Amino acid sequence: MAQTINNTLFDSLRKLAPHIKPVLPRLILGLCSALAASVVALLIPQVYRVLINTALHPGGAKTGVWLAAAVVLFLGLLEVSFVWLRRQFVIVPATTVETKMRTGFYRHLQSLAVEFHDRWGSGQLLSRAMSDLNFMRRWMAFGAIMLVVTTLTVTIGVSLMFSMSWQLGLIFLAAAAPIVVFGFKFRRNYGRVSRLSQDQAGDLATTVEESVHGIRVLKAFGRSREALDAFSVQAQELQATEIHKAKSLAVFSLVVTLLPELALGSGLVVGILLVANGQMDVGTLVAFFATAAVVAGPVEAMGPLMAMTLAAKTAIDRHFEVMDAQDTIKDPDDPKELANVRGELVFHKVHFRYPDSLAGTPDMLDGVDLTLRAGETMALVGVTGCGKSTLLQLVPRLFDVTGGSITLDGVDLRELAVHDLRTHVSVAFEDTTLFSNSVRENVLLGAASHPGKSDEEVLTQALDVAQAEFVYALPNGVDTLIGEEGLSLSGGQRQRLALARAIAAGPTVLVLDDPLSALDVNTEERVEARLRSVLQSTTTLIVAHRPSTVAMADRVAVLQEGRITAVGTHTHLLATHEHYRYVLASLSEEPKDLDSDDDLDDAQEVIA
Ligand SMILES: Nc1ncnc2c1ncn2[C@@H]1O[C@H](COP(=O)(O)OP(=O)(O)OP(=O)(O)O)[C@@H](O)[C@H]1O
Repeated sequence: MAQTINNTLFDSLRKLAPHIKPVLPRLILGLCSALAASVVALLIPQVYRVLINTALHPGGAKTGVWLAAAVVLFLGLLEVSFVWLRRQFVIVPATTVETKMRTGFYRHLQSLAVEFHDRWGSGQLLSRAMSDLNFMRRWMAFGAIMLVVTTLTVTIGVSLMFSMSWQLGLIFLAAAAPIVVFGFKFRRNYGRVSRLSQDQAGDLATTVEESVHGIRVLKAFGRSREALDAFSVQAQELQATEIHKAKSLAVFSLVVTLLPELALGSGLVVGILLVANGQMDVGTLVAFFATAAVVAGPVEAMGPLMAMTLAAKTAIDRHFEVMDAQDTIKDPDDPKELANVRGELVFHKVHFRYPDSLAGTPDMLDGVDLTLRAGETMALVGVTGCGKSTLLQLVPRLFDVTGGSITLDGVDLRELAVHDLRTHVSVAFEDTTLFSNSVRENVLLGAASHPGKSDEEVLTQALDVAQAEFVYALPNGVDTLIGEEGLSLSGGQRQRLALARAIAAGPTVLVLDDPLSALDVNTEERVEARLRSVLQSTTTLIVAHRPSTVAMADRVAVLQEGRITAVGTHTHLLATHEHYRYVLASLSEEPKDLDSDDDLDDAQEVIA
């Protein structure tokens, strides 16, 4: 998700300021320590000057030499102490800011709507959460402080050099003018390349993440070679950008190193002439060049420090691009509360279109009217791609309607606090996601406290309804680690755990997106039998791809071209609705023994 950022370094720092403010005193102490170390380093040449002009002069006192050595030793120790102090002052604040910003970033990601996550590559978010903030911390603890110290050291050093000899000082300063001009050019170019490289690194991370996630598909289709080729191209593009970046830094470093050296070379000639003409003493000449040597270090460090600052600016910009993204699913200013929620769910002329829908195309949902009575189980059927999952996602407000409204017990979903709504509504999707946690933690993920029931009872009941007793046979039972870093489960096992998770949440409204698609016929029947008892008190909207799922429902709604074109019992719709017959006949399931349910017998007839 490369973006062009035209703001200045100052704009970026202003955004960072509130995060730095609490730790500013310690950072300033760190800065003062670093500055003190530099000032001490600049004092050492002055000791040489005095030493050469007094003790080393013919007839000078020998004790002066020892005294000078002791002072130099003392100043050296002082410098080292200040460097150590700088580190002590900045380590904790810099890591504190990093941790707080990273936590804030994660919190913000959690709150952002699904629409945002649909648009952003996971690698881009990962690199912003990890490497960008890591880089920013290093810059804060070292780069920023050293840039200020370096600038001040050079300023103080050059002033001292001028005070010793304005002629030599001028020569040294003459070298600075091209550096400033070159520095501006470098800043523009390096800032752009640095942004490109950080974005490319994010894209590369997305590719790694996707191919690791989809490793089975790549292997099964024998596409590992192609995936590697595509990855290599991306990696080479990043390499080219990195080389470009390093070359431009190398040229800048060459200029900032070479020009002062040239100035010093010419200065030496002029200095010797000045001494020969008696316009300068030897001690001052030595002190001048010793000061120049101290100043040369910071001057040479300017290039890398500037590069680090520009890369940090990019990292800050990238961080705030995400942090500035507005959450489109918001709590109302004055949320309503549902005291005794019954679970009547009504869709009033609901319209919905995805943000990236092409202009001129009709809405995905084009005026859906549907009423689910409290405690009713409604199956939703329609041809593939007609928008069933889309409709379901509107209930827990993963997306908001773009027209019309959905009400729960007469209250618009947007008038409820999002958290409250999601405690009333629970979901299980066909594509199940389990986390790298124990079975217990996965199932109890959304479980609020159930009056009169312990977590253990809720867990046992949910696993029982979802027919997920297989977990008791896992190595550590319900405490077995599953998910990406744990035990691999079959598709059907994963679906049953996802279903158990939805049931354990004890919702008033249960939204199930074809939650049994991966189950074998016998298991599905058992799950359905248990579900029927649970669903009695829960309003359920269930996408059905199999006649047996339809059989669980009290009524069936047909979604056709963005609208609900019929609602009724399975038998009634079979008799009256041509599109329903067409959809049901195209459902994938083989007929099976559907117990004593008449509706299911009807379904069998249709399939047969
Ligand atoms: N996040 C999204 N952004 C943009 N378009 C989407 C998004 N999700 C789904 N769509 C599009 O919306 C349409 C309806 O998708 P949806 O998943 O709701 O259909 P469905 O009826 O549930 O299909 P199926 O029965 O195959 O599961 C599809 O054309 C799909 O490409």
